[in-house]
Amino acid sequence: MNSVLKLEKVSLDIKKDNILEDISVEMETGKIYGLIGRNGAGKTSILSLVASFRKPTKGTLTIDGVDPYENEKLMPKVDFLYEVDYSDEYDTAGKMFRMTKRYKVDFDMDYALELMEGFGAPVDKALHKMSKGQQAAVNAAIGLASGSQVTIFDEVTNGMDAPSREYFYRQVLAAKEKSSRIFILSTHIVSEMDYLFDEVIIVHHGRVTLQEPLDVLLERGFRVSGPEEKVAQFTAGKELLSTERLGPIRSDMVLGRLSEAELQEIDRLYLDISTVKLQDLFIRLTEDKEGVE
Ligand SMILES: Nc1ncnc2c1ncn2[C@@H]1O[C@H](COP(=O)(O)OP(=O)(O)OP(=O)(O)O)[C@@H](O)[C@H]1O
Repeated sequence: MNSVLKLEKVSLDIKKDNILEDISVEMETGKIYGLIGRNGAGKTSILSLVASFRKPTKGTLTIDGVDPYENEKLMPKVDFLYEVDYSDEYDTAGKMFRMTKRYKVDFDMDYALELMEGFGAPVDKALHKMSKGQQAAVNAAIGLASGSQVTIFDEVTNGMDAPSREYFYRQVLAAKEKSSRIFILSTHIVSEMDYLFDEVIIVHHGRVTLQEPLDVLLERGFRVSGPEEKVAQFTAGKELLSTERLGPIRSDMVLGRLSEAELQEIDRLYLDISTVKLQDLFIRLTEDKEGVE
């Protein structure tokens, strides 16, 4: 089933603090959304609204036009997975999966067990005895196997080693292909996950400053490389994000879109052109100085 998750002019106050202001985003089935922002930007606060842990102070949040808050039918269709303190959890992963299956009919037990095997994490060990990475694998497996309409992973790979993270990313992509779901991945470490995102949502100081398809966002900048003098000549007067040098070769990262005339100049100067990385743009777009919108 196709779904649309909409936040319209949403604000959140906690006591006297204004945590989120005027958030409007739209997400749809079949896509992975990267929710990125610096520490304290408001990512988890937005996600806690989507998961109905909190209610917006102002504005509306709907899934297919219906407010999920305290809605018994809709709430089980949203999963919010985050790093949990399992130090007092004596149940095993297997037992947690069985409990999850009871209130989530779509939970795929075989897939959950396959995932645990893929992560190399035990299903018959009490959670408090598991390592951080193994506990993270349990959360990841619950989210992936839930089959929920909206699945949120908030820094869920914390504690996982590199092969487990890589395995998780592949499974998220496979799950997206297999079924109609909305995945939201929240992180401030974007360098590893960027290729997963269909769309990127940047949160900065409690506001959503950008929602764009990844390919469109990456066109906001470019990297130009070649002999020092020629690169310097080409980028003079342009907004530079960074400059790197390797021997006689200089590589400048530039903010802005290339015009036809600039492309011709690049050809004429025999310079190399390539795309920028999301991580680099993210750093620039969340700097606290006069910047791009
Ligand atoms: N219960 C609360 N009471 C008061 N302020 C809060 C509460 N929870 C969060 N905040 C504040 O709201 C802001 C956003 O926090 P949030 O946890 O949403 O950020 P985040 O983007 O998820 O950060 P991080 O990447 O560090 O996890 C922060 O300034 C935080 O201090």
